[in-house]
Amino acid sequence: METKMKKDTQIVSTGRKKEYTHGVVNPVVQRASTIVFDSVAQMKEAVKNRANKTLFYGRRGTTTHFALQDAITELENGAGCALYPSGAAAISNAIISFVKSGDHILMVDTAYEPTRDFCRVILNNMGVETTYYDPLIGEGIRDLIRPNTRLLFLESPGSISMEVQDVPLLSRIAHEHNMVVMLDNTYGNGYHFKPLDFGVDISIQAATKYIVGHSDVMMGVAVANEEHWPQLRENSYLMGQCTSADDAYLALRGLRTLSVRLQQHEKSALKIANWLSTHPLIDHVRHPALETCPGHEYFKRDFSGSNGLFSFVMKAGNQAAINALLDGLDHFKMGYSWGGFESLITANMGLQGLRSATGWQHGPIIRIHVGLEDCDDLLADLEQGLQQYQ
Ligand SMILES: Cc1ncc(COP(=O)(O)O)c(CNNC(=O)CNC(=O)c2ccccc2[N+](=O)[O-])c1O
Repeated sequence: METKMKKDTQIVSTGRKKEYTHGVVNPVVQRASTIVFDSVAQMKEAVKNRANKTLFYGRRGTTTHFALQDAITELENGAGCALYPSGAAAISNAIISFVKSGDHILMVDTAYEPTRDFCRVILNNMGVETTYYDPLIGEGIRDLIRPNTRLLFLESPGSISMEVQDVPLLSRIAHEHNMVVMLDNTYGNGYHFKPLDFGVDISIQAATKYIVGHSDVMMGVAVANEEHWPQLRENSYLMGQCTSADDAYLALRGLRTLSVRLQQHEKSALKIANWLSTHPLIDHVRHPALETCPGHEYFKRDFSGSNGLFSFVMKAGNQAAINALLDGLDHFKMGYSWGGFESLITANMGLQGLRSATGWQHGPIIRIHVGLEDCDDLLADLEQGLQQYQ
């Protein structure tokens, strides 16, 4: 009897059915719009099974996509995985797959900024109302639920300010009110956090980040449980969502080294986070594994590890000081992303403009992604950069 394999064996073994690999290690890159059939009977069979990993038409995917879908579904312990051209597309299409005009949704206040923009513009124009909630609201979420509240959206840890949420509690309360629960799991990436194991119905990731791991593919994934998979799959298909076979291949290739990359990211980030915690210019560090991060207790309870992303809050400072810090760094580059092999840094004078339910009572916040460079080089880079922070 086959014993349940451990996570590292799973990410090496998953998505490698012979029908995908044709006898080699990796799946073939099967690029297609048109699939051709030898008989009417064969075409009818394909139509019947078009939603079940059968070659039918490019938009439904090819064996390269099927291999990635199998892998991410297994990684997230779900029933099925939908693929999208970006993380933002995964978020927007997952939400649109489950709401209609007149509905109300609850969105975590620490959501990724373009998620907030999607709610403000697209959902609002569709007649779907959004209420933002404190990521650490707990039982208080009950007070925000209305008869037409259809969906609860979480992002844990939250973008930039890194609050970790009590996912099982919020999911349980949402299900008491027949709501769909979705979570942006780009940080937990299915390896260190499996939202469906904690009551979430749909786990969404910007595969652009850690799954791909090399800053060279844009992709989103959404994994649903049995109950919600058919609706997510069919509505995302109706929205025309698909990705290239080449990108699917690169994402699956990235997945194979996810564990070893995460180990290096985590080790260096923890060393740097602990060093920053003692720096005289810094008020506190928001690394989920540190007690100074809001929701740290939920990280300890629910996550199996951390990665290279965290933030730290300065005691004081202005834009000139931030510019001097960021412009003076050699290894931490400025860029809108994270999860690749490179170190990155972004800064916000404050988060007032990005928070409507919680505000921001601190000074400037710096978010870094600690890459795979030598940690001593990264520490030295930050030390000399912080010396410019006047
Ligand atoms: C948690 C989370 N969830 C979804 C996405 C979107 O993924 P995508 O980039 O593949 O669409 C992301 C993308 N991450 N990007 C960043 O963190 C840096 N960029 C931004 O924060 C940002 C802010 C304002 C406007 C635009 C951007 N941007 O990413 O382009 C994410 O962090």
